[in-house]
Amino acid sequence: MAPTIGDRQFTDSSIITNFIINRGNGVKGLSEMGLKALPKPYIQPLEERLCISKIVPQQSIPIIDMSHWKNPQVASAVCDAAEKWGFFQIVNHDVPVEVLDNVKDATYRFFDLPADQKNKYSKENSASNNVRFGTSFSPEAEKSLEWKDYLSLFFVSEEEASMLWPPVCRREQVLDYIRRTEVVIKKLLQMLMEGLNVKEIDETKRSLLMGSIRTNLNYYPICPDPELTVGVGRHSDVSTLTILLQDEIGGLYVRGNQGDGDNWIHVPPIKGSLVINVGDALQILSNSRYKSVEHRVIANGTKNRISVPIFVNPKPTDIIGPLVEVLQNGEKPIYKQVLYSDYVKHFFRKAHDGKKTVEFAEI
Ligand SMILES: COc1cc(/C=C/C(=O)SCCNC(=O)CCNC(=O)[C@H](O)C(C)(C)COP(=O)(O)OP(=O)(O)OC[C@H]2O[C@@H](n3cnc4c(N)ncnc43)[C@H](O)[C@@H]2OP(=O)(O)O)ccc1O
Ligand SMILES: O=C(O)CCC(=O)C(=O)O
Ligand SMILES: [Fe+2]
Repeated sequence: MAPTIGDRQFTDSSIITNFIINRGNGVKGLSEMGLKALPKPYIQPLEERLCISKIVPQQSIPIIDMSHWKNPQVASAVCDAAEKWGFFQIVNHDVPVEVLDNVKDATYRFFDLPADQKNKYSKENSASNNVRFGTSFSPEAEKSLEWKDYLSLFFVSEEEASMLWPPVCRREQVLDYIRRTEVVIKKLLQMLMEGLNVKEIDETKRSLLMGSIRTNLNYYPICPDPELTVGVGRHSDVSTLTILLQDEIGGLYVRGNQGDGDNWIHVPPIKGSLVINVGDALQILSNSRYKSVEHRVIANGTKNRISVPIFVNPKPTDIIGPLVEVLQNGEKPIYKQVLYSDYVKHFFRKAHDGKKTVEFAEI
């Protein structure tokens, strides 16, 4: 029998929408009802589920030791990974484990709030567009929902964060994570720009590369039938770089670069590491030298999972296109000049659809 809320059965999607989206219970609220079956709106079409035969267990994305980051071999490993994989993990990056643990605690604290408290930050109720609690990715546009809740925090200033971000997620600890990570971001961007023959990151380039920061706190609750759904569907990020902190549960998969490319590689959790990936904005700026690669998250049947990506982006008002340094040897531009906020709006307006977003910027 289908699970119920009150005397209503959980079969019809308007009840789901009301309970999960409008009343702020999220998919966490659904999970905590102890459902025995996955509600229909979460059942993904077969082609969007991750079939075990497509997982390549013997492969791994590069793991780069940042302790001697000034060593040219580190820069070469970073540029190589950005070209070939679009994804890598870094260890010995100088962001203390306590800072990482604190932001994980802050994430749990927020998602442990009662629904009505979290719902104060929903799209309809939030005091600002810069703070948003939501579920799935783009529920209005999706045919099947994704098994994830999130809190999205667009960083404008420390003052605004102190005023608007939920106090319970310990603003100072989230801000500390951003501050400490920024140092690593700058090092990585410097290496990646040198690899493109960009000698100096001036103010214009700084804005294009790291003009805005968005942090998401992601919560993937226990799922009654993980094989039928997804935590996050196939997508590439629209950032320049994403820095992702994941917990010890696992479940993130990256599209591999072998054969026809229909193979997926698990990103194993490594205590203290950060996962780095190239986003669409850097793919566009580098005229496809660096690749934003599709990734997805599977749901888990026995454990709750959290992750905390920091999306490092151009400023919304920046125009992005291939950098002049990349084209100076006569290379043909693959992308036109686009307003970054138009690009992001295009991404959010539709369901996850793999690498299709970048077509918006293609010539
Ligand atoms: C949620 O699950 C996700 C998320 C992701 C994210 C991956 C990334 O790479 S995020 C990095 C995106 N870049 C930036 O945020 C920096 C630049 N920012 C901007 O350009 C603007 O701030 C803006 C994001 C375009 C919003 O501008 P604004 O003028 O406020 O526009 P709106 O009309 O309010 O919003 C447009 C459209 O987007 C939806 N939206 C806005 N913010 C979010 C958000 N944080 N999460 C989800 N959706 C958002 C908003 O609802 C509007 O849609 P409508 O349908 O209502 O028109 C990767 C994977 C995931 O699973
Ligand atoms: O949770 C994860 O491991 C990845 C999440 C993700 O891809 C995203 O938020 O863009
Ligand atoms: Fe992502």
